[in-house]
Amino acid sequence: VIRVPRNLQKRVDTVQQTRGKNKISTIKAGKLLIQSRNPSLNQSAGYILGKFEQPALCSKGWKHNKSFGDHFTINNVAAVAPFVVQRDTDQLTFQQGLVDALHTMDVTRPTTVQQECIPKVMKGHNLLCAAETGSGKTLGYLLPVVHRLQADGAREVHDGDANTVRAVVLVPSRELAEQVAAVSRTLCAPFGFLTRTLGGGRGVGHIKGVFRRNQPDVLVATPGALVKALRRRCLDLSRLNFFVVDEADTMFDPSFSEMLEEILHYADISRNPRETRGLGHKAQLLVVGATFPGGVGDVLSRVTDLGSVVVVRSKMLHFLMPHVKQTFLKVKGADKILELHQALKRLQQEKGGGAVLVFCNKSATVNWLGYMLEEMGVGHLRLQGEMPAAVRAGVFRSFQKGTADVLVCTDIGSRGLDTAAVRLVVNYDCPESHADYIHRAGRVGRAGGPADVEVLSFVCHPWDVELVQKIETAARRRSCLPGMKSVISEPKPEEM
Ligand SMILES: Nc1ncnc2c1ncn2[C@@H]1O[C@H](COP(=O)(O)OP(=O)(O)OP(=O)(O)O)[C@@H](O)[C@H]1O
Repeated sequence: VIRVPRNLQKRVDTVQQTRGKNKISTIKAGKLLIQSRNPSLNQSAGYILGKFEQPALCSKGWKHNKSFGDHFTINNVAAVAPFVVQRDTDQLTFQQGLVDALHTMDVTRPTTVQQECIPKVMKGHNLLCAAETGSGKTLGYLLPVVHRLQADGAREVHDGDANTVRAVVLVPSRELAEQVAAVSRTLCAPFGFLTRTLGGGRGVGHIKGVFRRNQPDVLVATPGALVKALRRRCLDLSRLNFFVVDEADTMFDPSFSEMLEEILHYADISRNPRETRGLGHKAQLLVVGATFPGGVGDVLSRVTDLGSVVVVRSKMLHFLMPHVKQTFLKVKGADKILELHQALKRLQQEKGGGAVLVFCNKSATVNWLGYMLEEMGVGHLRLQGEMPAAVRAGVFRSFQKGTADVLVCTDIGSRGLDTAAVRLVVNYDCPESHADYIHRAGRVGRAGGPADVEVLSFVCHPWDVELVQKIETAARRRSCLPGMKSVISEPKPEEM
């Protein structure tokens, strides 16, 4: 018989009881991260899944027809966006003119992305910035660009050569070009620098007109139009200071990447910060995006030394936004229009209205849905890539000005457009990829935008379900969306 001393036995009992208690207390009651129609599938915001634990998914049976009507919500568990700086940290130093311009834009404190990027650009590094949607990347590159142009002296490059510009920002759409140019004009105004846009679809006469008189200091262009301008020798990039590629995932996509490479070969990209200063200087390359496809490194390695590219990657890149409520609804195709109407009504009743973006996968759906909304008496605007340039021009601007509360669009409206007033994003058609979901959802929850915003996605087809399951798994695991983890480190630009 082995006797256990009474004291030791007591300690063993106490430890067992305490361990048992600890185990139970890891599941905290309170706010729910996942709220399901079936309460047994709810997940508390305080519950952390074990590494090898398989989450039970609300969307598990959604390929089956019986699941129509089912729904679940990923709740907003953070009050503010991860890129908002809460404490007063070291302020960035700019010329007074820039500080005043920022005040007119209600910008008083940099976001985390701006804090990281701006000093690196000012030091002359080539930069690859990968940060979540709405985190203020545009100011992150425009501020140091204008600061440097000012420091180098007004219009110095135009003295001898009529065709040169000092900074080029390349963006995938005309709407985005107008938007970036508007920010650039605000920043450039105190120094008298000129910003112009160069967009496609308007013929050679328009392109020549952009460069006829008063060369711009900052040119915001779409790739097709810029290639035409370069081939016709309307402008010369040999004395460029900055070459910015915004919305990198679209620009490095195979549909654009050949054009991009051709354009980059017209510019002389620096291989180290020293080359960006003085006579015969080379251009600094800034590549910016919220999602990054593979192949970025391939193209970059052909125009610069990858080792010279500093990588800024935000912590929450490719994660679901913790401050935005995201609901998924399994619904029959024929019922989507009714659900949309309900959602618009709810927004009006519960929050007093607000701007809404409705995303469709095809231009034809945008047109059809537009007619249906018209029949229902819902005022709206439409934006899709197959519209004639003249009809498309200004649609997004008038939505931003508040001409109509609802904009029905294709993914053309999902990349980069600043929709600060939008309170609800509806994925009328489920997006085709993770990247599309991130960009569409990223139209809400932006820096300086309203809190209490929402994304509503209609899930209709069996092939939509896989994407939803991956999004739900990522939310439950609090991990980034699968398949997007390593894309910006392949092949590796080294951090400096
Ligand atoms: N420091 C700041 N403080 C407050 N608001 C800011 C700040 N920086 C930018 N903003 C505002 O945040 C909004 C989003 O900025 P921006 O469009 O640059 O985001 P982004 O990171 O480029 O997003 P996307 O990936 O969708 O293109 C804009 O309305 C901008 O004016």
